[in-house]
Amino acid sequence: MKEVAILRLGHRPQRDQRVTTHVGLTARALGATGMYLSSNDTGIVKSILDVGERWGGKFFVENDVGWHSCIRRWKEAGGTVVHLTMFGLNLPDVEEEILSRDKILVVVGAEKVPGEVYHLADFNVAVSNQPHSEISSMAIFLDHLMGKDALVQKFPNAQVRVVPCKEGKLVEEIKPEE
Ligand SMILES: C[S@@+](CC[C@H](N)C(=O)[O-])C[C@H]1O[C@@H](n2cnc3c(N)ncnc32)[C@H](O)[C@@H]1O
Repeated sequence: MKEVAILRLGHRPQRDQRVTTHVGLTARALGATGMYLSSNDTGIVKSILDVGERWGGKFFVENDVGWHSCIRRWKEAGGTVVHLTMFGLNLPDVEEEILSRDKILVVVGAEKVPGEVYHLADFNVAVSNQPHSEISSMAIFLDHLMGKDALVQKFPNAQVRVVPCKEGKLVEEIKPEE
C-alpha cells in the first residue's frame, strides 16, 4: 500500500475537536499511516491513539507540528504534497498523475488555509469544486488513492475486532497470542 499521511491545518481546540478526531479516525480506517496536527491539542492525540490501542494498527498522531516544516520535510524525503481544496483542479482531471506517486501528504484545512499552502503543494485538488468538508473530501480522495486495499487491511495487535454480521452487532476480544 502507498505511504499516506495527513496534515491537519487550522484546528481550533474549542470548535473542531469532533471534526479533527473524525479526520484522524477516517484516515486511519482508510489506510493512512498517521496524522500531523498543526495545533496543540493533546486530547485529540489521546482519543485517536486510544482507538488504535484497542482496534490495532500503528496509526501515529503528532501534536503541535509546524505545517511549513512538515511540508518541507515531506518533500525533501521525496514525497508528494496534495492539498485538498474546493478551488483546486478537480480530482478526475489529476488523479491519474497522483496515483503514480507512492508517498503522499494530504493537507486539509479547517477555516481559511494560508495562501502559501497553495504554492507549496504539488497538487491543489478539489473533490468536486463545491464546498463540503475536510472529512468527506479526504475520505473520497483516500478511497480513490488506495482502492479496495484500504477496506480489507489488517490492523495488527488489536484487542478487539468486529465479526461482520448481516444483522446485529458482534465484537470479539482477541487473545494476545492470536
Ligand atoms: C470547511 S472547509 C473550508 C473552506 C474554506 N472556505 C477555504 O478557504 O478553504 C474545510 C476544508 O475542507 C476541505 N474541503 C472542503 N470542500 C472541499 C472540496 N470540494 N474539495 C476538496 N477539499 C474540500 C478543504 O481541505 C478545506 O480546507
